[in-house]
Amino acid sequence: MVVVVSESPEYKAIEAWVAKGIPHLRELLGSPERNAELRLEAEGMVMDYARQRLTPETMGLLFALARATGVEAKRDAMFGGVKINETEGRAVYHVALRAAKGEPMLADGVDQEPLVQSTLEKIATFSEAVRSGSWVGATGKPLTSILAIGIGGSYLGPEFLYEALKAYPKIGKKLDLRFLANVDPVDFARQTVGLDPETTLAVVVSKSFTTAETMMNANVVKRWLLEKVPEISKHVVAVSTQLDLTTKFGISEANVFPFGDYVGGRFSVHSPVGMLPLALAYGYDACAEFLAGARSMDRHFMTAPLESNLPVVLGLLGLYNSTFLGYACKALLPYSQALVRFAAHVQQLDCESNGKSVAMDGTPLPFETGEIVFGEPGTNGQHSFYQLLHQGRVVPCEFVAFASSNADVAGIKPISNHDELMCNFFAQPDALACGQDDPDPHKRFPGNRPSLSILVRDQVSPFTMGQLLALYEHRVAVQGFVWGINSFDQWGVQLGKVLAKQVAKAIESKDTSAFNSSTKALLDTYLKNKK
Ligand SMILES: O=P(O)(O)OC[C@H]1O[C@H](O)[C@H](O)[C@@H](O)[C@@H]1O
Repeated sequence: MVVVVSESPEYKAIEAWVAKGIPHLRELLGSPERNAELRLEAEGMVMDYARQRLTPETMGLLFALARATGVEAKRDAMFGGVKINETEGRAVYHVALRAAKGEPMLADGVDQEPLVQSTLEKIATFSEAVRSGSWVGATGKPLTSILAIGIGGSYLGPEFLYEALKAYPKIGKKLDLRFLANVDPVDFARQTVGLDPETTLAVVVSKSFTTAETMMNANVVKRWLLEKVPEISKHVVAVSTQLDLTTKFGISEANVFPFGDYVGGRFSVHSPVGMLPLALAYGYDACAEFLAGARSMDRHFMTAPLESNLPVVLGLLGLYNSTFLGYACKALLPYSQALVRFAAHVQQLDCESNGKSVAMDGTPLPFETGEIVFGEPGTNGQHSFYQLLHQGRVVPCEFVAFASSNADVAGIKPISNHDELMCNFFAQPDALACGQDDPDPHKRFPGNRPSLSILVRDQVSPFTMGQLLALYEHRVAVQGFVWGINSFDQWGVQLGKVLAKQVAKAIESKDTSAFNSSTKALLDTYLKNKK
């Protein structure tokens, strides 16, 4: 198998195809046969990629590249619990979190299913006790507010889910859930506004239980609680893989929700990291549905042929745009306010996974990997950065929408509010692709701007969210498999953390002499001015 994918004949064949020149999208879209071939229906969703700058022939070349780089074998190894995260010597086994009850999930020869299921049962029981009021705080009051403390993968996925399901009509009682992520003391001040320690449950979410921001915030919250309650055992629980550290913090094992260290932070939303806050806020049924949605997408990813495999096609399209067409960015544009934190979650998932520059064996890569991800729900984004998308830089766009709304409003116009939203979902991709000529160059739309559209037949629900997040997780993996990188480590976040510790020592000692003159001048200004 090739080490550096760009040396393979399959890669060179795609380069050669691109070099021949690609017709304008306006022209490509003129072929109904081509358009029909570039539409995929599976898992209750339609993915239309007719507005990508390619033809079915190009797709054939991309599938050949996927096969040559062993995508199927690598996927099977991931699902088999093999240690494919070679630089950290770990399995990549978040799929075990949503496997069916009773299905053996072996990693390192050990079945992970019992731990996954017993933790889910623990979440169900505990969340029900809190929600029903039978679990009371140290002063005898039921706990009505949840403060989830965590950052990165221990924050973005759970927050995405909480926001996504806020208007889901099938959820009865909703508890107040807040997220404290930033070490900025202003975040603590903002998140605790109106909270009463006597009725607050803090959930400390940290896989490693060493993350500086989370530990600092957990200690600040502990102190804040103890100002009003005599002891914290009923007010602080943890989600972590590090039982020794949670015990050291003062949380008994009974109040810890564990998971295996084969679950990477950015892939942990289906673990207790996401499930405990979700169950507390909305009830355990939402978790069960969410996991079933992910399981359904997992099965599709495992069994569908590459040509009709949603994560594979989505991954290959992103890779084509970035590696072969040279587009550095991608915009995620959900036409759904519920998905307000979708781009933020996928940004971490994607950028932390695939922002690498060496192959699995350390060989430097002669091409860029990863895509710069940003986005905003439509139609809000249209009034913000779409000017650039239409007439400025070319950014491949991914539009996501739902056939039904959680809360439609009818009767204001002949069409409903959801219809009005959807008009934009259908119009924008054609405006980008086809453009429009005009004698005034300022009013000219060049078009030829690629996008794809995902239309979910259903509405935003725990199930469809489970599918969607699993789709994007697998898409990231597929891209990494083809690029030949390790999508599952994140060494790039270490250096900044080490330097910050050196700065902390300088602030404590007020000695800034060890830094270069630029940093020293800034630090001295800080020390002189801070109040
Ligand atoms: O869950 P934790 O161990 O606290 O980690 C929280 C986050 O910290 C690190 O900076 C990693 O880059 C993230 O991938 C991780 O999700």
